[in-house]
Amino acid sequence: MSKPTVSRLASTRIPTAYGDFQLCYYSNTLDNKEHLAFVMGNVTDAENVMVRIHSECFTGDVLGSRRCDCGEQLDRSLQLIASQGTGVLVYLRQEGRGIGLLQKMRAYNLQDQGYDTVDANLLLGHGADERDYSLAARILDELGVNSIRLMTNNPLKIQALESEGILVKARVPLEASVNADNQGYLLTKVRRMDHLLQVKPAAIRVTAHDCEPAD
Ligand SMILES: Nc1nc2c(ncn2[C@@H]2O[C@H](COP(=O)(O)OP(=O)(O)OP(=O)(O)O)[C@@H](O)[C@H]2O)c(=O)[nH]1
Ligand SMILES: [Zn+2]
Repeated sequence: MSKPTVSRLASTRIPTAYGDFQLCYYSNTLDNKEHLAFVMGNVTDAENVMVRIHSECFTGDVLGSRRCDCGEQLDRSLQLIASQGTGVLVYLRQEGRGIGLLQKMRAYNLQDQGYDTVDANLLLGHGADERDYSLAARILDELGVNSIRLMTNNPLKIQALESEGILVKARVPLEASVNADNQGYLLTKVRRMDHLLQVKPAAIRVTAHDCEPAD
């Protein structure tokens, strides 16, 4: 099967609390979703670019749900990009780890009955994680990024990008604070999805440690 391709259809300046970004809108040959890149500074031909590959989470990103850490990670990654003066946040429309909002809401109801995030997905007939990172890789290629520092706790995301030809020079941990509503979700990420998180009950805060080698 041939590799999917992306085309940038528009980009526009978006001023934020962290400074000015360019929002780039892509069409692609894999699905009919609106994948986006939020870019600060000049990243063309740049090395070690700070990159966040963020999967859409309407409940966390927009509504501020405390069931997950997405909203905090989104905010923190923009802050970190701004602190470097350059960087990219790729916003992939893979809601609910690829199962969509409706199914994620059903999964939440199963979680309220005691199932964890993985088993809830499986009970609904889905894989534990149905995401694909090929479009993220093609977007980084289109932006001309040479190598990246990836803000993530998910080693599978690093592997997936590397298998798509992206040079991941370092991992920047992006740990969110733990609360009563997200503790089970975070523990499941550690126990069943190999995420590199230190989950211990703590006050509300997000920490980003120094860069670590990607492998
Ligand atoms: N199916 C399902 N998806 C969820 C659930 N909670 C959050 N998500 C989705 O999970 C995605 C974020 O993935 P995470 O596993 O939190 O983190 P990650 O992107 O793999 O790793 P990081 O780079 O460290 O953030 C978003 O698309 C969310 O909508 C859940 O309980 N069930
Ligand atoms: Zn979320």
